[in-house]
Amino acid sequence: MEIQRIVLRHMKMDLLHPFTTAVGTEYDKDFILVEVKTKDGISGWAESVAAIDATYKEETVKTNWHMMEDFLIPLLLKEPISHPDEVFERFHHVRGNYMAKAALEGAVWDAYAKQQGVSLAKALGGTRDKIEAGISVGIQDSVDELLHMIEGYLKTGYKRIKVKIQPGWDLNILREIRLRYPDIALMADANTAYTLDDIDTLKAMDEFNLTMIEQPLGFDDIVDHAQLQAQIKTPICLDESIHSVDDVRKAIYLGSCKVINIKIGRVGGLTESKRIHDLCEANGIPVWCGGMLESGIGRAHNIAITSLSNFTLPGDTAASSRYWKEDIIDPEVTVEDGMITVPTLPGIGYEPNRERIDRYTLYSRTFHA
Ligand SMILES: O=C(O)CCC(=O)c1ccccc1C(=O)O
Ligand SMILES: [Mg+2]
Repeated sequence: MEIQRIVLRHMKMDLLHPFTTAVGTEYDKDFILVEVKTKDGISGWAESVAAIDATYKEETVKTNWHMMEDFLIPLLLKEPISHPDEVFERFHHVRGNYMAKAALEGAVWDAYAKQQGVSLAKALGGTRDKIEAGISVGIQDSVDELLHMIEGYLKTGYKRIKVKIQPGWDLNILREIRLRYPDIALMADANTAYTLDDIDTLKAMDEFNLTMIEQPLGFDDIVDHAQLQAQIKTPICLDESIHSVDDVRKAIYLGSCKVINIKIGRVGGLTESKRIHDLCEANGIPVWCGGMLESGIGRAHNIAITSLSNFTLPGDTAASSRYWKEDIIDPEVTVEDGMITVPTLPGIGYEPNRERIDRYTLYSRTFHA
């Protein structure tokens, strides 16, 4: 594949509802949209999950733009690519910056799948034609509001409910949810809000039969998590502290978790996501696909990777309408009976809507080979 040009767009879209976690509230979404144009006229698309600030991980929209512009795009444009797996290797000497790398690599994967005439899911080795949709519910002003939202999402058919927790918004809400819904698949995401000093609270969560607790401890920790996992029954799922297949190998060795959340952006792309998926499968560790409030383009990538066999737990991939008044793809992502149909058209399988993309673009820059 010969890349002729790469277009970066700094996008800004309003979220329908504010989203609050242990680290802050998001009202709108700034992100970088990547379009890779090949010599034979194909456009491959992806988005970076780096946010405007560094509250989730250290990468931001601006650091991504800098890394893409000054280092990653020149590497990508240097010589042709025969398979998207090569992109990870080509970026290898640039340390970290996984989200920036993943966005460029993802656009190459989409272009490659389109060139081959197959869906991205198929190009990745996916086997499912439908995936289970789960939903991540932010911290609310009151327990009543939270219960009301959960009721709505269950009516829509979502297969599992994830609630954001933090000290003071944890045992109380989990108890209320379980009183009302004793049997639903329920999990909690702490986004690093606890330490081992909170062991009593974390142990107390065992009574709620959660499918897992996500990232209770430090964003870069796998050692304390191993200590915690040895003392609680609830399976720990790692999100923030996993960036590579090597991180997963070490976490399995230490016993830091029983489940892995794969976010394509956090681990440097689809190729590394597949490697993590395979290692987890070989070790009996189920995986699921995390979300970063993506537009339809990132969402399409999440749907494609979730079609792989070891994505056995519902992820955070929800319908477009849960986030946006209008999405930037046609058709938008919909959930029916709690399921999302994996597209079979070539590439990501949804058509980017250029009119809407232009409307949400703050600025753009084109890089020529
Ligand atoms: O609906 C989604 O996209 C998932 C939302 C979510 O939980 C999340 C959103 C932004 C940053 C981190 C996380 C997380 O999984 O920790
Ligand atoms: Mg998380």
